[in-house]
Amino acid sequence: MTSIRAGLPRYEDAVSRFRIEDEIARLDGDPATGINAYVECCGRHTGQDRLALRAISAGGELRLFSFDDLADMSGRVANMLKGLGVGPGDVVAGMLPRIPELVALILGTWRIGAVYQPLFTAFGPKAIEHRLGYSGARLVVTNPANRGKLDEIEDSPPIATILGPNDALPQGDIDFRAALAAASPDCEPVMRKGEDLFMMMSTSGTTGLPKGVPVPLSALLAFGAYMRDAIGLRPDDVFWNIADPGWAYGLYYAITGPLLLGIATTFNEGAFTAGSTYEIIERLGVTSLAGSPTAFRLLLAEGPEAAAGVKGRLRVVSSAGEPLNPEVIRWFDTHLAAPIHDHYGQTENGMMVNNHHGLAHRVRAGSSGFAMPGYRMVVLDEAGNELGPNQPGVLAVDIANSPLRWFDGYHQVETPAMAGGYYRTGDTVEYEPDGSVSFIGRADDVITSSGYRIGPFDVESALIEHPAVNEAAVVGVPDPRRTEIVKAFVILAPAYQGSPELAEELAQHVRKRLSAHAYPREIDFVAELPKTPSGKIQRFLLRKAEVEKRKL
Ligand SMILES: CC(=O)SCCNC(=O)CCNC(=O)[C@H](O)C(C)(C)COP(=O)(O)OP(=O)(O)OC[C@H]1O[C@@H](n2cnc3c(N)ncnc32)[C@H](O)[C@@H]1OP(=O)(O)O
Repeated sequence: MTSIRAGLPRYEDAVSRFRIEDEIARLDGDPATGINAYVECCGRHTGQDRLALRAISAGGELRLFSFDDLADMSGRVANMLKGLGVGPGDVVAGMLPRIPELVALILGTWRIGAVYQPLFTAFGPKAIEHRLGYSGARLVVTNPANRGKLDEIEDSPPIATILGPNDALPQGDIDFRAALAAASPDCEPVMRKGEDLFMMMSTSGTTGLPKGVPVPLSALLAFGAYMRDAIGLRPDDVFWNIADPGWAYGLYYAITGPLLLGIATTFNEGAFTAGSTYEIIERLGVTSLAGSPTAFRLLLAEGPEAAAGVKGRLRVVSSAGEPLNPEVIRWFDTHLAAPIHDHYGQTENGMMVNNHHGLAHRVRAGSSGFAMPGYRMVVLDEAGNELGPNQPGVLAVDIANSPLRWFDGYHQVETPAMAGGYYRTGDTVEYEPDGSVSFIGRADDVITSSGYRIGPFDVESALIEHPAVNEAAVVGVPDPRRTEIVKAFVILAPAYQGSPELAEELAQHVRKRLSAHAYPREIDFVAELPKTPSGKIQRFLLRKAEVEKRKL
């Protein structure tokens, strides 16, 4: 039967360049000669005067950091952590913007064999409390802009704060900069095994709160493969992935991936705007850009004149998080002279199906690409049978035949998606006879907005915390800019009347409590919600009605 890699070079040819089996043997070997993520992403690239990070501050100042600089900074972080009693396997959380200290924190955490947990800076106390709760983090590192949110959570771990020149140290906090200045830069890395964790991510589901996604060190192989084969990263590239490292695509492929290959990455601390993006591409001479379709649609919305200055500069552009519209592909070709390729992945397992820049194959508009070498991807029907071309079903990883697969189930939560020898992604696709995948949609109620994955249950629970809300149902509705936006249907408590002011108040409540990116941009006040006889809200009916309404 045709498989989802028919269009790629033979698996053996594609992977021989980095000898997967040898690498896996190394990762599973003796802990004494095992693996350390700091060594892979920094230690082995030192002493060569190699650039590791171009960091543009919120004020526009560019600072350059070599791998030696990061080795020094991360050694100090590692010694600070050791001094606090943090050891191998312990979790250290970071809630920081895109600043150099973030990379030092991550590398320093890995250096002592500890596990890094990202907390997106837009999160409110509810989202933070849940994540710190299940990870059992031993320390959280943050800055004054985010520090206040930690006062609103119960049982916060100790806090280290990175102070600006005019900031006072909150009582009880560790002064991060002072601690680093006092610490030694020398720290012997703690070697681990491939199965040991080095990141604790989180992902949103339909029915419950976000779940922890443990990431073992063996995932480094898959991250490296994505950078080489899909992004097609070359030593002469100037690489910029604009995704925030508070999420998987940013942490895996804006920090870990390029550094793993010994190639510099780029941080822009400032908020995303089309103007600043063009300015940075020109200023740094960016040749390889990665981001989400929402960001690319915002570039397009600025018009061709804004793009003219950087036309022909970008060698390759990589897109992830949402399906890429053919219109964006055509526009990038015409106005930026840049090939933009759609890549598909998840927090669980990272990127898996790509239109690879680094492997020669045909790219069909509207396709998510081919299975990455190291993965056998299949399409399953509801009974778990593998389907052939042009038959819609759930995209899944064939576990036994995917040596780069690393996701083994959620943290302390049952993982039905792993049953029967497959990991089911929850995304509905079909594949063409040439083996390329066409994305159809989510098989469940998870919302994809601006490349973020948002769990409806999470938003509903934040809404019902408000005294005006008796019941809430949350769905994703189509949106030309953000793919989907969050829409809430709310049954009010008897004493309340629906009004635009109340809708705004509820939106702001979710923004502040849960996250600035996950709030409902539309709210309808309703008298009842569609339910099954057992009382379960039928979100699909609400979504279907919204889709129909928007077609009119
Ligand atoms: C395997 C994978 O992981 S795949 C991909 C993972 N997903 C991603 O990487 C996400 C990609 N998306 C993005 O990077 C952004 O959405 C962009 C750059 C495309 C567009 O950014 P923006 O439109 O500026 O805002 P964004 O969508 O991030 O945020 C939504 C809201 O949250 C706010 N927000 C975002 N970050 C923060 C923050 N750190 N603090 C406070 N508010 C914030 C924004 O101001 C915005 O508010 P608004 O609705 O009033 O405008």
